[in-house]
Amino acid sequence: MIRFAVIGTNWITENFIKAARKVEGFELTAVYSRTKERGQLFADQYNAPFVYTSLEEVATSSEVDAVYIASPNSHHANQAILMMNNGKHVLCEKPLASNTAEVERMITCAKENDVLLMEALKTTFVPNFNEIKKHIKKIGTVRRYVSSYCQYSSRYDRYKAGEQLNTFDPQFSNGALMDLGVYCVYPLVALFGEPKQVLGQSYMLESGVDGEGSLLLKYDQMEAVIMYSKISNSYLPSEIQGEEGSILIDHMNPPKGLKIQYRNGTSEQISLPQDEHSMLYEIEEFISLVKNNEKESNINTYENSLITARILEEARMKMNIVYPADRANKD
Ligand SMILES: NC(=O)C1=CN([C@@H]2O[C@H](COP(=O)(O)OP(=O)(O)OC[C@H]3O[C@@H](n4cnc5c(N)ncnc54)[C@H](OP(=O)(O)O)[C@@H]3O)[C@@H](O)[C@H]2O)C=CC1
Ligand SMILES: O=C1CO[C@H](CO)[C@@H](O)[C@@H]1O
Repeated sequence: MIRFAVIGTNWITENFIKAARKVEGFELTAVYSRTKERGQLFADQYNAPFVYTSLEEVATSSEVDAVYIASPNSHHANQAILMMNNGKHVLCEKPLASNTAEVERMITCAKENDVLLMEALKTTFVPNFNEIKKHIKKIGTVRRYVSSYCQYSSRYDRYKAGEQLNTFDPQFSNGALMDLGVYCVYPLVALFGEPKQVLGQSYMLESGVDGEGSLLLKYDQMEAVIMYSKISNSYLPSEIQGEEGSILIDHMNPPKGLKIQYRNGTSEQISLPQDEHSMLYEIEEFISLVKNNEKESNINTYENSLITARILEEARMKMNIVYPADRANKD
């Protein structure tokens, strides 16, 4: 069994545990929370025997092999590095960190400590992403990747009513690009690698994060158009346009319905049924890597995480979205 601790007690950690319980080899042994009461409540709910309120305790615990990190983005790097320096494998939520320098430090740390580090960006692990890769040659030379993830945040009304919420706070390296745009960027990188140029613009909220934005990325023979928002919904599918046809993708998180629309007028459904607990696939990958003593995923590779971090950072710098974590790197 791989004995997990979880950091963060929000709904995404609950989803993680529900999905992980379907994966052979998963065991929840510890919950970390900043407060004992919250940690205990969470641990009781999910039958975790240990509750820690100190990160050092998690890192040095002999009861823990691996840590799932679902804390605010600005905490990912320091928490992951502390865990890895103490020999723990780390599955870390997206985006892997606040910026490229932090991602580089995390990768170096994983290599130095001979542990596994993997970004929990689930789109690239689900069966339907494999179907995209399998069928993409059918659409001929790809000319455009159009990807959209626009979802009116369940917390936006509270923000507008004056509440200070982590999800709209730059102190935590948050905002629409980091939160949702990354679901469009990472698959682009997994499919097409690093772009030659990144342009972007966004609408900034008063709190100092982007509420929505768009990126335009240039490749040698194609371009990518990416739209993301936490302040409006979009009902448009995403699409990969080729000279012979297009792959239509219903959602980026995760893709469920896929169709090829050919230029000659015919079409083909290519989607597969997927488990409703869509985090299951990334957890299967992580546990299988740990069991096989492998230190890097060949799906969410270090290179993919690094390129994604470079794109997010370059776009942010062009849009003047600067986090405290960026300034800290320059001190
Ligand atoms: N894969 C997916 O589908 C999703 C991924 N995410 C990712 O998960 C991560 C967490 O997101 P989200 O839950 O919205 O984040 P929150 O800001 O709600 O924080 C998550 C947890 O971190 C702890 N926390 C909250 N504030 C602080 C703070 N100031 N300092 C330290 N710890 C804090 C809390 O746990 P406690 O009080 O117990 O310490 C909380 O439950 C992000 O990286 C996000 O991108 C989020 C949603 C979905
Ligand atoms: O990763 C994510 C996907 O879904 C959430 C909302 O539904 C986001 O807020 C989150 O950060």
